[in-house]
Amino acid sequence: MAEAARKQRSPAAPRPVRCIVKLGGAAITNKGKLESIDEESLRSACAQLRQAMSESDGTAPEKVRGMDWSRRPGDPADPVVDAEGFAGMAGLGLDSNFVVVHGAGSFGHFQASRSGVHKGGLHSTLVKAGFVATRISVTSLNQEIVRALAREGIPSVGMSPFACGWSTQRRDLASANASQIIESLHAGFVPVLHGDAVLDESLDCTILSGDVIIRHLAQLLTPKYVVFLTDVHGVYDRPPTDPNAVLLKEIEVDDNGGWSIVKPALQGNRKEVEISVAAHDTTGGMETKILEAAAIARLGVDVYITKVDTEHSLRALKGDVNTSSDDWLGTVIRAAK
Ligand SMILES: Nc1ncnc2c1ncn2[C@@H]1O[C@H](COP(=O)(O)OP(=O)(O)OP(=O)(O)O)[C@@H](O)[C@H]1O
Ligand SMILES: C=C(C)CCOP(=O)(O)O
Repeated sequence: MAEAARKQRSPAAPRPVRCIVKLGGAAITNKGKLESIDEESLRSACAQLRQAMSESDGTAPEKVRGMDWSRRPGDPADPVVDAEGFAGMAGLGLDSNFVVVHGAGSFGHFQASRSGVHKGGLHSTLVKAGFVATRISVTSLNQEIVRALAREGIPSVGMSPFACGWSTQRRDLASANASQIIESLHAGFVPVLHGDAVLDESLDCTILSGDVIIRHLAQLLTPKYVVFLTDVHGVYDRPPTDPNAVLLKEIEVDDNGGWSIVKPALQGNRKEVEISVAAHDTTGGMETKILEAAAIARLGVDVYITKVDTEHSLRALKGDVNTSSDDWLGTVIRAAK
């Protein structure tokens, strides 16, 4: 009985989580090509995550011991399992107290928008089929991301919000027991969650964005910092496809959730940000990200939004961002002092 009750609630986190990171769908997939992973960006993000977690001082080269021991289609031989290498290690040499959440990019959004899963209505067979198709797509991406992290020697475990029983009320999380995430962290694993199709108390079903998951986990786990990796350097005053777009380097959020641009000072003290969202995007794109990032910053947790596979993404993952220096390219969103 006591055990059952313990499992129902979300237990307190055993040690502070260092970082919650979003691997944006725009960053790790090829946006214009259905179900296509940007292998180079994904490999770089995983290698940088390993570097950020590493406990070594960087003077000696580290031997990465891969944890993906499955045979891939086309592999000529059985996978190499470095059992002796692992047995001889005192520990992994990683401060793996990170949570990874990824978006969908060219996985999932297409299936969801074609069938209208984000708008609900499971009585429709099209929506029901779309729900299934969306989950097949995002869970297959999740497995590829878990594999890529495991190849870097990161002890990653995939966790799907739907399968964990998470549900929403008009797209915002209504029920989200995090006990499995917390216990996995406690056991030394890196949970890897993803935006998902879920049941919704008002709409029947909807799409839960990775950005919303990050806000919920930040409220629960109070990490030292949160990083969003995407395909642009950060938040701009207008869509970055506009050649006159200006990168907003620092945004401050007040106690009421209002926000102001601290750096750079825009002409005429402009405050508004113009955003464009791709037609097939079912979760609000950069607009959702800014809203969720502002909610996280209100908790006193700094948020860094930056471009994947750059020196800036590595610094963000290490938490090495100083708003007073100009050599870091990205957007910092933080609580007003
Ligand atoms: N004002 C803006 N500033 C920055 N990016 C913007 C702005 N307006 C539109 N965008 C677009 O937002 C996109 C990034 O948001 P998006 O939600 O697609 O990122 P993601 O989290 O990486 O992907 P996903 O939602 O699939 O996980 C960029 O490709 C950019 O072109
Ligand atoms: C199933 C889908 C489409 C998940 C969307 O998650 P996001 O890309 O983080 O907004």
